[in-house]
Amino acid sequence: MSFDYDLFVIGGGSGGVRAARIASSQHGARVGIAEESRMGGTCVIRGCVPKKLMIFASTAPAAAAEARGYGWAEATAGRFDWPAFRDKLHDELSRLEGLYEGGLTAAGVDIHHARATLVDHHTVELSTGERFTAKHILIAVGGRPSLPGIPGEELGMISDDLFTMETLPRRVLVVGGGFIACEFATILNGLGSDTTLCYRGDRLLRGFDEECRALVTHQLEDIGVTMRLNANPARLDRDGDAIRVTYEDGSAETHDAVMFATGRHPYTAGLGLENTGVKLGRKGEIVVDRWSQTAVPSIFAVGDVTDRVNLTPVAIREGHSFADTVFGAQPRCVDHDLVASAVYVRPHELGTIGLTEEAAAAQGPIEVYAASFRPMRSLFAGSEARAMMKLVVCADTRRVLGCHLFVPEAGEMIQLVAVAMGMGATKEQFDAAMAVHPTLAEELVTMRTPVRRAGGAVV
Ligand SMILES: Cc1cc2nc3c(=O)[nH]c(=O)nc-3n(C[C@H](O)[C@H](O)[C@H](O)COP(=O)(O)OP(=O)(O)OC[C@H]3O[C@@H](n4cnc5c(N)ncnc54)[C@H](O)[C@@H]3O)c2cc1C
Ligand SMILES: NC(=O)c1ccc[n+]([C@@H]2O[C@H](COP(=O)([O-])OP(=O)(O)OC[C@H]3O[C@@H](n4cnc5c(N)ncnc54)[C@H](O)[C@@H]3O)[C@@H](O)[C@H]2O)c1
Repeated sequence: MSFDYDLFVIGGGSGGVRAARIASSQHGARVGIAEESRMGGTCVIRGCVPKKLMIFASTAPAAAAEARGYGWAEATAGRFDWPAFRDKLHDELSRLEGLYEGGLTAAGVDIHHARATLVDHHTVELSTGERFTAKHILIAVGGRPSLPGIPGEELGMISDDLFTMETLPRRVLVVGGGFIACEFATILNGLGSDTTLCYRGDRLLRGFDEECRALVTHQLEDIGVTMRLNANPARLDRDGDAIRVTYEDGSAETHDAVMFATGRHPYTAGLGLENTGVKLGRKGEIVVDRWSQTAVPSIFAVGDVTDRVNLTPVAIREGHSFADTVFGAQPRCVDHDLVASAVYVRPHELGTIGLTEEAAAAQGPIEVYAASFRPMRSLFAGSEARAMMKLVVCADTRRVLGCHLFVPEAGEMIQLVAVAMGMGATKEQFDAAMAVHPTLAEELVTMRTPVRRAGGAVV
């Protein structure tokens, strides 16, 4: 049977673009890609990139405060011009979008600006009415924000909306306690909005190392975010130009804007999957094997739509591995076990890789090496903010099982720890590295005595 394409990719985000480019340019496949919105997907247009630029923008007042602590008596961040920043941000996103489109075109990929749905195991239909057949189809449609399902929730914003606001809200409520809630509360606070974060649990960032969760929760409070823990909105109502938020406990408050950061779900609705034998999991995610292959041999899926590890570099690696495996005769599958990530909060970031102390202790005997201190730089400037570095070590094999950093630029630091841990480094190999002095990172190779032992027989 002959097909229009060797590969048709649905979704021009992190995973889809990489797979299309590699399959075409490196393995000679005839590739088409459909994108219903803007090329680059969540990361480039509505996620990592604009978020990180807004994090940078939001650090100016803290940088000015630090400068005052170093003798720059008049230092001030001045007035923040949101429309000017926002317009510049969107120029940059358009530039990146153009680079993504250009990269695909240069790789020989046919770009279709349309929504695609599945007709059968080898056929897609575009919103333009065109149909294409392909030997293989890759679903890389990503995820969408989930709303809590409360009355009046349509009055609230999602993370996409933050990048296009007309004006900055004077008072804003962020709902949720995950990556997005923490990062956007940091941003809004830094840009000058009176920010409240409400979370239904008692500590933010469920699933992270418990000590780090406590530190992030306190830190957000310390930078001036009003924290409402064990609180959940029950309804939103319009109150003039503002929004009245009524909580489940009956209390109420008024904000100019409410942002929901209550998780994301795989974007599988309306994709025509019922026309195929592709299986979905409990959250609507596409079920794939370790080769990213669905229950239908000709259909593969990568990225957030598979709800494995929902991060850009993971989606990219999955897309690349798929292309190498199916079109390059170089079978590769992605190891999801040791993935580093960072939460971009202020003044310290959280960088993490491997097992939390709690998870490691549940598996066997461990030693915990940790240092908690006030970093020289911020301490001198008059800040009381504490940093923390933790290595979780297997007592038997001596391998470092987890590393959790709550320090400035932790995202940069955890990347390098990921190299060592990926090579199976032991605590003694960390110790053998000569320290770079004076740095924060030197703590990673100078923690000599465990602060506690846990797991196994000790517990
Ligand atoms: C606010 C925010 C901040 C984030 N920050 C980070 C971060 O700092 N670091 C990090 O690693 N990750 C971050 N992420 C997560 C990261 O963005 C995602 O993991 C990543 O983008 C997933 O890539 P993907 O290819 O699976 O999907 P996406 O990038 O979502 O791409 C899917 C694409 O498919 C298109 N599409 C969907 N359905 C169809 C269809 N039927 N036809 C045609 N096109 C379709 C969509 O328009 C979209 O462009 C963040 C996410 C958000 C929301
Ligand atoms: N720095 C980064 O790498 C980064 C940044 C942003 C997003 N991401 C990725 O995007 C994913 C999505 O982020 P997220 O923050 O939306 O999701 P999340 O799963 O991290 O957090 C969702 C939060 O919403 C809360 N919640 C869920 N349903 C609720 C309800 N009905 N009422 C009240 N609260 C509710 C949860 O308790 C949780 O705290 C992350 O898991 C991550 O993979 C990564």
